[in-house]
Amino acid sequence: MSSSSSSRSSSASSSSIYHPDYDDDANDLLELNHLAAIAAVNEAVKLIVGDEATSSRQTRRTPKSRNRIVAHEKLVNDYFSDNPVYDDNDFERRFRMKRRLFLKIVEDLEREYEFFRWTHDARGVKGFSPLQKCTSAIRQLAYGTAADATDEYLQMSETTSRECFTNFCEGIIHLYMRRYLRKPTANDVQLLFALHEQQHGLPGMLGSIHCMHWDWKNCPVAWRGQYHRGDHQGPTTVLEAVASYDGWIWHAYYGTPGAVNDIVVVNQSPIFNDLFEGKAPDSSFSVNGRQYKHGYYLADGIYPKWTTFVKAYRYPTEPERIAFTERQESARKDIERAFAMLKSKWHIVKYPARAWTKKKLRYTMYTCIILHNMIHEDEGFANYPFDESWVTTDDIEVDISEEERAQNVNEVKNIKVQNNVRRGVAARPSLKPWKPRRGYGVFQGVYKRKTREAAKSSKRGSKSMATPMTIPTIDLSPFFTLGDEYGRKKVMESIAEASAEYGFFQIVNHGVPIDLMKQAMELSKTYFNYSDEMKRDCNVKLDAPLPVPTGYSRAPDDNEYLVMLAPQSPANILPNNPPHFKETLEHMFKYFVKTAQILESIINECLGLPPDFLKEYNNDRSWDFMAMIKYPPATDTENIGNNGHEDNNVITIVLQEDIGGLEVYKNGDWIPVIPAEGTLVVNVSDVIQVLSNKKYQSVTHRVVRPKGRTRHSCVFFYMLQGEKWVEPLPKFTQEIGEKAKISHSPHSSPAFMVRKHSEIARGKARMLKFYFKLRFQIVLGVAARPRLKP
Ligand SMILES: O=C(O)CCC(=O)C(=O)O
Ligand SMILES: [Fe+2]
Repeated sequence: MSSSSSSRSSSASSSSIYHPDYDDDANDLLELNHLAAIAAVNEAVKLIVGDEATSSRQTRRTPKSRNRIVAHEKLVNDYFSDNPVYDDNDFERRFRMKRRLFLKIVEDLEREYEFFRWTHDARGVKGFSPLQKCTSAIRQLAYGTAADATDEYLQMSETTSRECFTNFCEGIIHLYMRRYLRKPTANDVQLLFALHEQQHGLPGMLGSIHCMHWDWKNCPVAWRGQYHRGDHQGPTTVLEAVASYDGWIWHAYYGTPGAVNDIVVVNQSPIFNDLFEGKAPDSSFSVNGRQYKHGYYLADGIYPKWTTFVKAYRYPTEPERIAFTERQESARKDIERAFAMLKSKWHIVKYPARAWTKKKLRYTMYTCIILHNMIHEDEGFANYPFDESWVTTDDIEVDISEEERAQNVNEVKNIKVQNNVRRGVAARPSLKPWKPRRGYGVFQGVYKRKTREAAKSSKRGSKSMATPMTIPTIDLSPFFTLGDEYGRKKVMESIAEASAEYGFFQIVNHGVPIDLMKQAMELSKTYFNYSDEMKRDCNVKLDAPLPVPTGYSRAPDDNEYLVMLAPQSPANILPNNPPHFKETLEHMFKYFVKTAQILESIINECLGLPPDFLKEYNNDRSWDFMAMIKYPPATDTENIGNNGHEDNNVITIVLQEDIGGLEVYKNGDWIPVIPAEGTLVVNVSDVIQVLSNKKYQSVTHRVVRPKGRTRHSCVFFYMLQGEKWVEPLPKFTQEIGEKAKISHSPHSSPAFMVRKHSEIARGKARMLKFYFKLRFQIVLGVAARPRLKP
């Protein structure tokens, strides 16, 4: 078996394993010198006392006849076979993650590292399997046990277990740090702002910062002084971290000697380096009409008064300061909870560290944090889309002058601005009285309980108890990557959960080019700004055929629409100006159809319908339509752009402008759908709700018009041809002994835009004509099987 340093495959070894900010070469050098000195002294002592410890007699060991193959088979039989001895709950408890995630990690490590491949040794004997090696490492992290604790079970010696551990940590850091311990991207910043505004009522909040100490049992004697502080039993090392409400750890700076306080740590840490170098993503925000340049972290009293920290008032007396302090102090618990989660998952960082070197401690700590975030994402507690190809601040090289840098530093360390931010936030009218949100404060309970609850509730067929707080964003890239089965499975699970829970989700990496989306919005703005006279050229014709009048119209509420059917439709009335507008819209339309078809096939599989059932059933694309919409700004008395409604089609895809405005109704609250560049909003609509007998929901949503700004959106309605009858599929009714919850066709719902015109009666009559035929097929289950080949 090869050693850790030589085992990495060439692709893996070419890039640095460490994030530059976390590299600590100087310290390593010191450490090496230190160890070399110890070794030299030991050698000298041996020479002087004539110790025989180095003689061959003592180093030769009687080989133990361990049976690796039997151990591998037992491991597979216990956890990884089709019918394992231990169920999913046991697996999750002992491996700290779901089987699917563990298998993905094993697969990735095996692909990237020679060490994890299943090879033969020099004698031709088969070595340990990748599953054994990763299991050994995970057990050491999870239980904090000694390397030889699993010898009997895995038949693995202490030395090999250590090797597994080291290689596992290296692998995790190398493969996943870029994504799972990244600095927030521009997208993340907006999501964090929205999350914290919603959960804590604190605009501009990026997270909470704090330090955690990790006892170091085997700290070399020479270092004990600098690592030992009076309020701790023995030497410790410090982790400085930032976490958001959902427990995701956004920043981790580890390795400072325990004797120092948080101020020293923050001064050494690279947390604000990107801000100083002027390459951090824009995190400006406004509160009470005032604009601030940098988002902030909640911190406790010891932190310096910088713009980027917001602390509680020390002795608040005025009601608004009391209210703010209460809110700040309880919101700051986010980071304490994250530390608690980290320690309860990875006992290795809960118990005193036994490693001798700082490098090993660092590897361990960063591995635990990366795994923590991976598990968090895998289980749906945090949802921050990321694409490996995205440029992060680490990829950006800057060349700024000393003066510019000094100016940036001064901006961050500006006490006056810090006080203003705090005052501004404290003075917000919504801050009084303090009203905790549902679920707030029991987050940790929810965190722990959610998976079990979700498992139970899916058995009951009812809704999950946990109330997550934002519309999830789902990365569709696995559907554009050949062979990413794991990714696809995860996407499907997320879509299934979001469709059942909210009826809404957002998608990224959906295949619609971002530039095309931007261009469509820009041209649409230009078009709607034309004079009424110019726009009148494309006025809707009221005698238009189904499903909807095409062309330009202005509603009584002053909303303006430009509606089109599929590009080849003769009914389309599209403007010739601005140039390229028509072609851009036609392009968008085609892309939206493709995206909707991918989503439809995913939903088909999520619902467990026969392969291609929805594709065959909904095989007529002549009713699909797209609307470019302009909403005028809110007035003093009216800010509703589109009243609460459900869509009566199959799937709706919305591209909304960066100001947002779309809101989803859930449990008495309107949840804003936060826009982010490149993101599309998706909702499953009435047809899916009826077919699935409300397993997936067509949820009420509305558009709120912003004050002082016009809002534009582009909405694509993926339709069911109007003559098709829709009713709950037998799979969701008689086959499981449930009654149909909806008996009518969604096409008779008055909620939908197209219902405004006079075609309802005609459409209904046609629907009835086909009703008996299709209903007959559905009842017989004929329609539940694909009959036509594409
Ligand atoms: O404009 C939007 O963002 C959404 C509009 C909408 O929900 C609809 O037209 O059905
Ligand atoms: Fe809608």
